[in-house]
Amino acid sequence: MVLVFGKKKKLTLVSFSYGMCCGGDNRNTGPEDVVVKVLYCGICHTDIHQAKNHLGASKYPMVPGHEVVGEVVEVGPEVAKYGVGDVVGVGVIVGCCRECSPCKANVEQYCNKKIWSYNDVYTDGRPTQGGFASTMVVDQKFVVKIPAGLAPEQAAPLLCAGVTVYSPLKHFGLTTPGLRGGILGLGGVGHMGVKVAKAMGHHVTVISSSSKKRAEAMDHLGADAYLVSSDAAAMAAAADSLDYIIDTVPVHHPLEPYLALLKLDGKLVLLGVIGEPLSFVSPMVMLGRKAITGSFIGSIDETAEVLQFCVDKGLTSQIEVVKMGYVNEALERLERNDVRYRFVVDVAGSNVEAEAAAADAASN
Ligand SMILES: NC(=O)C1=CN([C@@H]2O[C@H](COP(=O)(O)OP(=O)(O)OC[C@H]3O[C@@H](n4cnc5c(N)ncnc54)[C@H](OP(=O)(O)O)[C@@H]3O)[C@@H](O)[C@H]2O)C=CC1
Ligand SMILES: O=C/C=C/c1ccc(O)c(O)c1
Ligand SMILES: [Zn+2]
Ligand SMILES: [Zn+2]
Repeated sequence: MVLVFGKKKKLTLVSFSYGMCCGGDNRNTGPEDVVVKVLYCGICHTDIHQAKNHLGASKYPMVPGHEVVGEVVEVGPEVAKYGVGDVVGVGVIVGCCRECSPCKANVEQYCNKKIWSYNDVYTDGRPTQGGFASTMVVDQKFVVKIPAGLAPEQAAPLLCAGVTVYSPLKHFGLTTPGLRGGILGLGGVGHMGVKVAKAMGHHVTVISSSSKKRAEAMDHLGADAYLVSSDAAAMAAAADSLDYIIDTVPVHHPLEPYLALLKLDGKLVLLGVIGEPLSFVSPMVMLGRKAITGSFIGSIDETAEVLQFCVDKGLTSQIEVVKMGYVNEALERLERNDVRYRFVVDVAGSNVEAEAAAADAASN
């Protein structure tokens, strides 16, 4: 059973028998492959970008989903790290060349030949399919073990959102306690940003488009300050105060109001996927030796690290667990900024046949 985006840009439930799914729809299990029965899959804003072809490269039909937690049901003969019954995670990348300099440096997410977990083509020429499906077949290199102490639905958002904030904080040397950080855009990635930065001992300011999330950001997520980006007086009062800003906004936005918040040598880390040029005037960066940079998910090693970091620090994601039949509504709610803070689909716990019929009836 898989969920596909068709031409209508709505998810349609497509039924396959289990055998078809493993033997026909998925590739046959190779020597280094792990067959994963999907338990949970988070919904990332990238799934909207991909489903709606915001970047102009979407191919349909598409099976989205890249925050996948599942149970190993079969392994190829050369798989030593995983065994049947293990709970594992799969994220955004399922292949890389293993030879280039990023691959050799274990930052395979920056490999130019990386293979995305969906909307891509695998080495066998078949389309890759993500986690909105009953099973996935994944090379063991791109599988991580979910550590004890982490519930599988809780782990799902860490496989993209969690590692996406953890990786740049580590890479840019932003792990020192006492740093002052800004999280711009309090969604799936942003709320993990608040939690991870707080756990590193930072003073965290949420910068949001409205005051709607103020109370929960301060009281539940543990943010230290909250700025509404349209409040010019509050933004001016916060000028030159932040060491970094993690920018998760998924749409075009001006950079200058946020560059102004950075201290000397402050860093603006762009994470949002925006297919239009962003602009700023050069003195905004020159006069404070500020840096505008970007970061893409994290490596497999960092994914394992952030999972353990969350266990060690007692961090959880804030999620709304939904069934498969709710997935179109969940995508619509995510797009209109109406989720606190990540939807996670209970794939294995969904009565997909019945929910497919109900979803079809509702959309007709
Ligand atoms: N670089 C990478 O490796 C990764 C990039 N991404 C990208 O990061 C971006 C954020 O992803 P994710 O956190 O899942 O998205 P969410 O939709 O969960 O969060 C985005 C947040 O941005 C703010 N926002 C401001 N304007 C808008 C708008 N017009 N529509 C929606 N949100 C708006 C909202 O916060 P508020 O209410 O506080 O203003 C919202 O909660 C996406 O572009 C995604 O593709 C995701 C994962 C990895
Ligand atoms: O959600 C994870 C993927 C992020 C992403 C980053 C950059 C890009 O061009 C994408 O298509 C996706
Ligand atoms: Zn994602
Ligand atoms: Zn490579």
